[in-house]
Amino acid sequence: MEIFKSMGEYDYEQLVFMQDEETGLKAITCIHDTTLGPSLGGTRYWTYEKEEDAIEDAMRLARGMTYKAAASGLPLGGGKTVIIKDPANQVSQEALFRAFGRFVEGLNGRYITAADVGTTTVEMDYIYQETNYVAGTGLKPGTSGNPSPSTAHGVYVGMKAAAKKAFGTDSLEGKTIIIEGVGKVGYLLAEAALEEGAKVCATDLFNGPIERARDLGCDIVDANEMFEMQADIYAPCALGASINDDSLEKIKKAGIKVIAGAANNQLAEPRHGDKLEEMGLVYAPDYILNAGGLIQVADEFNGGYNAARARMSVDRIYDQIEKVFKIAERDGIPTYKAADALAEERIKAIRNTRSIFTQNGKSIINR
Ligand SMILES: NC(=O)C1=CN([C@@H]2O[C@H](COP(=O)(O)OP(=O)(O)OC[C@H]3O[C@@H](n4cnc5c(N)ncnc54)[C@H](O)[C@@H]3O)[C@@H](O)[C@H]2O)C=CC1
Ligand SMILES: O=C(O)CCC(=O)C(=O)O
Repeated sequence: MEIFKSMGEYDYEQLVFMQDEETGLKAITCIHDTTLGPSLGGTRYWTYEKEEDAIEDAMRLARGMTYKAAASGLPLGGGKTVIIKDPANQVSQEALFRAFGRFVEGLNGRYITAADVGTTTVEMDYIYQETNYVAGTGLKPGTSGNPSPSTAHGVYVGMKAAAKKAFGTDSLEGKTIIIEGVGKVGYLLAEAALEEGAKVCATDLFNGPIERARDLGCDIVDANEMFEMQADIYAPCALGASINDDSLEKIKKAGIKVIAGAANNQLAEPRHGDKLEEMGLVYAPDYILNAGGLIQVADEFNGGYNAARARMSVDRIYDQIEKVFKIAERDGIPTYKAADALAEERIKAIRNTRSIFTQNGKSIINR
């Protein structure tokens, strides 16, 4: 991998490698763009086949966070961390995540961390022992706690907006929804959809989440067979790149009309977004739809978390999705490009104001 070439491709600011022999920590923080404010993005704790895969994941996720914060109107830039999980490492989670917290502190506010796949408020509390640059903890004064309920709620309301475009009504009643990944977000999304009278078919790699989903009332499907049934909506809520050359054909055969899920970076490559448009599917762009958690944790920096205020912002994801659809229609472009245009326009406007000198700049972290 040619690191600087990769960073240059989408103008990444900083890639930080952190290693600690004692705890076995191997972490990569990527800061994509801080035009709008300090970068914020969760920490993913996951196993990777190759180090390059982890670097690529951190970079793709960080760029997604820039666009998510920008399109959501937040004063934040985009960053993300990947901690490479070694199942053989016997060190305590506390030691591992506190070691990481010390590195986050060393970034001095250029990056604020939060939870992602494989991390929860428990790990955020370990990190909080070493740095204040963490959100969505259990302990920090003014914290908002677990962001997943806000993420799931945002995905749910955005899915309804997408359903309205595809089916003429935003009701999910009677619709069949495939939820891929019933972890922290997918489970809560399933709960909301079931409550509205949808039929939910859930899939996951692990027994624990599968059993919880079954108890909730979901039908369970094998991950390899999920597109062998007929369904109306596909909600990717696991890892990224699930919309790819292989899955597109199957999605078509399954009769799916709407794709609306929580996973970051759902499109394996941008051309898959073009293909969805050609196929006539309604695609709710991932980072517009799954911004609820970010909106929640960002609210902590407004003098402490206010749940009602945050919920009002998360509810606006319905309108945001409709806005993206309108831009796409107006400009004759796929929805993923319309979302990008929304985000890029704001970054460009604010980047211009950054040429004005101030001695000690103000930001969300020193309000
Ligand atoms: N938790 C949050 O607030 C936010 C999460 N996201 C994104 O949403 C997605 C889900 O996040 P969480 O629910 O927090 O993670 P999680 O780790 O709690 O759940 C993910 C679930 O997906 C399953 N999974 C992984 N690969 C799979 C596959 N190939 N097929 C089926 N299941 C698979 C895992 O076993 C796990 O149960 C991730 O892409 C994450 O980056 C995005 C915004 C915020
Ligand atoms: O929801 C979170 O934990 C923070 C934001 C984030 O990392 C994400 O939206 O992917």
